[in-house]
Amino acid sequence: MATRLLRRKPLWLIKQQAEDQAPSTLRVYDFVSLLAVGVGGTIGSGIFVLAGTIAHAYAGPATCLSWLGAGLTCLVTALAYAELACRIPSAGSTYSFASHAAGEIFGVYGAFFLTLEYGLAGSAVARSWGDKVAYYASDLEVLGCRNDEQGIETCWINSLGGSGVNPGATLLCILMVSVLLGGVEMGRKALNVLVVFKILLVLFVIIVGALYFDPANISPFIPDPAPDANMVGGSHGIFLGSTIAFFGYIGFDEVACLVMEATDPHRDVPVAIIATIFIITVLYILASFVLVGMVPTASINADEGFGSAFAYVGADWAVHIIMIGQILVVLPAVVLVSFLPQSRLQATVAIDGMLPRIFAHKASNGNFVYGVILSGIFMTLTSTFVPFHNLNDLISGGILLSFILTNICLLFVRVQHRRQPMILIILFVIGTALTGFATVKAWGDTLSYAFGFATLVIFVVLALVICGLDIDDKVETFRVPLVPLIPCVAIQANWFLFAQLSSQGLVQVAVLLGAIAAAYILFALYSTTRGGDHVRLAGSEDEDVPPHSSSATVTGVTEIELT
Ligand SMILES: NC(=[NH2+])NCCC[C@H](N)C(=O)O
Repeated sequence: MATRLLRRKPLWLIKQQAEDQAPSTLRVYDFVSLLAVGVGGTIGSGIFVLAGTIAHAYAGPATCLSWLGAGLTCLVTALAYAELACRIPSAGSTYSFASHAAGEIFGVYGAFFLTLEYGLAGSAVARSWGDKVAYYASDLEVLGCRNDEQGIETCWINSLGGSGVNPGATLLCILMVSVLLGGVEMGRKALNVLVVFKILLVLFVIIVGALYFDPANISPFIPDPAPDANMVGGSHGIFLGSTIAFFGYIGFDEVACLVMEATDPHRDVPVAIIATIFIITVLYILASFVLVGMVPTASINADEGFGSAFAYVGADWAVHIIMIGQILVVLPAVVLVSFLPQSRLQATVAIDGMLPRIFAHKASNGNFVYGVILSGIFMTLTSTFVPFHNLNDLISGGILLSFILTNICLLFVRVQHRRQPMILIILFVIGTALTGFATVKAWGDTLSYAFGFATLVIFVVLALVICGLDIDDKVETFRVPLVPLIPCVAIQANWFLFAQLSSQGLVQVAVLLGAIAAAYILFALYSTTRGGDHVRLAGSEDEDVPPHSSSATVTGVTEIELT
């Protein structure tokens, strides 16, 4: 069993399966389309909702620093995605990186984390679309929705009879799944158009908001710690704000999933991933800065920051543009892009025999039809019935873990799977997790803070020593600079954001990790007893080419014979 948990999928097999899945006729994603996927899948409800939340309750005028912190953390992680997408090209992204670099069980974790990101986060956004439509319709008193005297809206669109059912979300999910069923080309073109409007909307908020900017609103820039019961304030508020802002950055790595459908993957995919995170960080920082300049932070609405800010300065016409823009463009585009890679991921996992084969069935228009339909049903039901406000930390936590896993994979690949450096890297990861939690839990106590920082420095130096001597730099495609420093910093930064999640979120993540391990072990036992688990390694796991003696076909791991 232990051998199975840690067996690694050879690179040649990943490459052959990926080629098989995406014949060159389906390579339609040029640089602009890849960028559209990155930007389109990332800018969503996050900036429009969370900028207000952070400004109101955590960082006040310094909200933009929270967005900067989360953006930098994602930027260092984006580099790892950029390199690994070229080295280990597959629609499976973290699933494939981890299956190759760390072992099968880690691949399974990667697949679950990605499903949180694509399926669950997408469903969450669909649900907030329903809420947004209901909120706007109640405000306008249209579509049978209204506000009562206390300003409480009643609307069938998001809460049929108060039961928490969200028919608005159902509608949007069905619509987006239908677009995806139309095929790769249709999905791509719909997205390109939506993304242009989306960027224009954020620019609109920034430019028009700047006209109402009053410097008095941003002084003092960093609020004192806990100035009142509603505000965390101080540097603590800024750092906590970064963990909240993280949700706004989820999605940039989806570009990595499309590497096999890109016209020039080695050039365009890394540039698109890095450009996405760069563009988004700049937009988020500017938008959140403008927001706090328009309104005194105490008057910013925690749920509808920009809408309330424009209403505050009397620009009601702008409120309508923002609401309509979010409803017609921003949120639908995110849902579309979130669902897009889910079927590709499932197909990759199915080819490895860990999901039914039906998920890998491809139609002539390039679609995994059954995969799109089945995951579409799952996501539609989830967004219709599951109240998401309790699950946001679970989603962010899972994705932070997948970012950590991706950085570990980069380090493992770069030390060429040599045992000793790998053990030291694992120690480093455990150490940085402890440092992250120690620093966060003892916030405000200078000694523990100094301790956290000192251990961080020691660990980075340690990592430099262990890996610095023999790093594989032979890659011809995009290479992360300053390895191992950059992935080490990324791991520490992601742990830091992770440690700041609510205790409820941390418990949910722990339960999820346990449940995945249990499910995987049961599956492994079942498939071994049924004899369906052929050994898939007929040569070195690191080899780039298939072993000569293998009679392997690449349609699925289970069809590969041990020679
Ligand atoms: N895989 C995804 N694209 N999921 C949705 C991401 C959410 C997005 N970052 C937002 O701010 O709303």
